[in-house]
Amino acid sequence: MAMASEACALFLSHVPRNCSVVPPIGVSRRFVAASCKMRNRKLRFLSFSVLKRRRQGSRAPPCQLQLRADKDPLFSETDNYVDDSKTTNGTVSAGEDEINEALKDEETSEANSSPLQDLMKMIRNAERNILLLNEARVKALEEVDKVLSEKEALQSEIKNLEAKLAETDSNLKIANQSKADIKLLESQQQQFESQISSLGGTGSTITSIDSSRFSELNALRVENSVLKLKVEILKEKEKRVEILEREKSELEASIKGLQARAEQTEESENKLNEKLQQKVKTLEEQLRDSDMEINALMNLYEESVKEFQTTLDKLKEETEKSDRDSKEVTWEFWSSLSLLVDGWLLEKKISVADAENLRELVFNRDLNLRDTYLSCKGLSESEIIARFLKLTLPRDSSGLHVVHIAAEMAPIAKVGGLGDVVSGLSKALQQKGHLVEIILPKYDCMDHGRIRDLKVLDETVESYFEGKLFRNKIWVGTVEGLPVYFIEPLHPAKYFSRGKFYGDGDDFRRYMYFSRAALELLLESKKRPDIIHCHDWQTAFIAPLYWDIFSNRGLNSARICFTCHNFEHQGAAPAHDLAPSGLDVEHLDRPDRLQDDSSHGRINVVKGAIVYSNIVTTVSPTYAQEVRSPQGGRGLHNALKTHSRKFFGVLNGIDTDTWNPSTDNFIEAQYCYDDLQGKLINKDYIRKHLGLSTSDLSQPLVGCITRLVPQKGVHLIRHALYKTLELGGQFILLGSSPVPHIQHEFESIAETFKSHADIRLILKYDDVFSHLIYAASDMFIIPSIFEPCGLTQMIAMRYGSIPIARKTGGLNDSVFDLDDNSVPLESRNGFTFFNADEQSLSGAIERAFNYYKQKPEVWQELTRRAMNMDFSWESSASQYEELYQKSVARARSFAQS
Ligand SMILES: Nc1ncnc2c1ncn2[C@@H]1O[C@H](COP(=O)(O)OP(=O)(O)O)[C@@H](O)[C@H]1O
Repeated sequence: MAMASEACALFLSHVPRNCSVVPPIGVSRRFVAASCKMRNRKLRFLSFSVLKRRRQGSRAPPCQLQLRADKDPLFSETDNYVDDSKTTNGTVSAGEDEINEALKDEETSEANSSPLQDLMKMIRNAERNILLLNEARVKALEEVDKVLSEKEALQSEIKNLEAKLAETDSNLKIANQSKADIKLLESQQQQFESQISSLGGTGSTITSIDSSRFSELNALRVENSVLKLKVEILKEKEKRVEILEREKSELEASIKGLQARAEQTEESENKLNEKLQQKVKTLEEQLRDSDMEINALMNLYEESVKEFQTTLDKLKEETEKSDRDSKEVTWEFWSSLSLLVDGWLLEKKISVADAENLRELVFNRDLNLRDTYLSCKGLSESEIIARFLKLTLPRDSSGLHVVHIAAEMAPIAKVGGLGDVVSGLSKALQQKGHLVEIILPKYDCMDHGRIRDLKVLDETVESYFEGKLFRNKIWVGTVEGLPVYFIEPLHPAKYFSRGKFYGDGDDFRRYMYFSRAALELLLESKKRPDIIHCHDWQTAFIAPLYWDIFSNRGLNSARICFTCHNFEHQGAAPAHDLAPSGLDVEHLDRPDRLQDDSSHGRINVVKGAIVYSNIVTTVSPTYAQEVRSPQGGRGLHNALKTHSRKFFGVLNGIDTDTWNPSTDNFIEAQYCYDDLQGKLINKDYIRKHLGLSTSDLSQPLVGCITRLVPQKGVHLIRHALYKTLELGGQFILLGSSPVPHIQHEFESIAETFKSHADIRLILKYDDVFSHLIYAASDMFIIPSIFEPCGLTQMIAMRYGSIPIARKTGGLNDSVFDLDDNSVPLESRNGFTFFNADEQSLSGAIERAFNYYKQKPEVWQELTRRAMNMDFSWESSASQYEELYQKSVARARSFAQS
């Protein structure tokens, strides 16, 4: 209990007033709240719901202190508040009661949180040690200061004395000189005196001394008295010399004493210094030790924080997954039931009528059916069927039954945008309440790991080809919650077991076979779809096959929708190549049917789909206009003009679940438009990962992900690479080419730059890596010569990578230039250029670089705007829904009349 209280005090001492907090690990919110009251502190807790909401957009560890400004609107909305108005009048004992109550909670949780409390205790001890060590260090330094100032005083005293000594020495010298003078004068005096006395001894004859001798004598006397005076003075001086000598010896003695003292002081100072150094050393060692201890503790703490974070992340992920699963389970569940019913029918375990009734229940997601199924656990198949059949009642449904027949589906069999569209549109339609199914070839090279509950049905389905019947294995499974049928032809050519999706010389035959087998499956399983939606030339055979053969055999409930994703590929072949499908070549090889408009004697299956379908779409409004010209339509412009009333351009969307930077598990750090920190982490990560220079995080990174085919403007892509280098940016290309000379050209560029600090070319298809490039790049190059829709610009924008795109096709419908004043500002999301030449591309790249480098705030705004653009399937799926419904309604009213 005491430990928790200390931990809380320590925690509170670190938290500024008026801040919002998450309590430290092992300390309950209630306890912190009570402690706040005790300390008259005003604290706010960051509620877990808010924490969770914030965590969705950031990677800040939720167990660290979360300090937020009070003005944060999220706080006022949901946070718990410790109201200090209640505590100001409250007594301490009232606060203690609350603490005791909180401590009871604490005690109960102590067993769970003791390692954390130990950790807190260890950190506290370490902090106390540091404090003590610092105090000792300060004291020691003060002592050293004192001794040093004493030493300075002594040294100045010694200096004074030495000056005095020098003065005395010079005085002594003068005195000694005076002494010598005295002695000389004394000897002169004696000399004079003896002269005088010798003169005085002859008195009787004095009178005889002439006046000149007297005056000489007088002069001598005067001189004598002067000398006496001088002697006196000198004697006086001698006395002074003696005094001085005494003084000198005294001074010398005191100097010696001082010197001895100084030596002593120096010695003791040295000793003290040594001691101090020793002490400092010990202190430093102790400090180092405690630093190490603290570091170890911090590491431990960080590790436990990380562990906690991981657990939390896992929990979050699991919660999200279970949320997703529960959503998916719904789809998964109904898809599985649908497959179960179809399996029973194909295995002839139920009648066609029963299958239709059951399908109706599945279609309407009948709760009775669900509950019956859930209660059937452990029952035999025949018992389950019996229970199901009890539920069969005819029902009405407003939803549509849509079957997509395609060559690709993301993520299991994707080569380009077609795969994305099939799954994205199907998911969106499913979510709108329609029954959506997909039929795909069973490729040996598809990503089987992403198919749930894949199983083969007991029965095979036969299909006609080249005058014979071939059996087909039918596999069923769910992909992203969608029911999918996979056709595996038991044909000796092993059509879909080639280790690749496309590129064998017999692609025309393979997909013709598949189109017919798909319709055989629908016929055999007695399905009655409202819409059969086929895509691109690979399944364009469906339209003539349906109306010329299958509608006469009973598969006649559907309207055919054909979407051309790219008019460059039209499935043109010599007319007789169509014969194996069972279609009447002669009947179809006519200008108003399948005959190719550019070369007679050849048929064109895309033209056939335009003629035979009820709805024809392409993937963007601009492309729908472009293909009405001879060049854009690659010779199909007339057919499109003839059938223009059923021809529409619907802009594709992207699967916003798959392409979502805030949930994407393939990227290094997740992020969202209002917190772009993660984007920088991804940038740094990819540069390290690819061995590019990481010295300047603000160096712009340009990405490009594409099939390297002429349509994509390969020469402009190459130019963009060199231009980026010239402008001081970095460039990453992910792409591969089915065209050998283009592949070779890019291989040699890749080789040239293989160790370059700013350029990297990855010449392969890599879905996972593509996510990282979208997330890491600042700009994205799409210089297509033509682009039916293009998905990469939409994905790039969703990840905050600004597109630099040529104004063509779908790019023209989705990228709007930042400098284009004719477009509302809120729609401007990139940089565009019109002419497909290097100069125009350079201009766009230069403008992008200028904004990036010189107007970072405009760039930030642009990034956020691009990330907020709605490229979801929602509106596109609604357009398809409307087209389907209108077509179905027309057919019904026609049938009734
Ligand atoms: N080398 C590659 N590795 C991974 N994904 C790629 C590669 N090349 C293209 N893609 C993906 O294929 C799709 C391309 O779609 P789109 O822009 O419509 O072009 P297209 O369908 O003409 O190839 C995008 O999802 C893009 O990320």
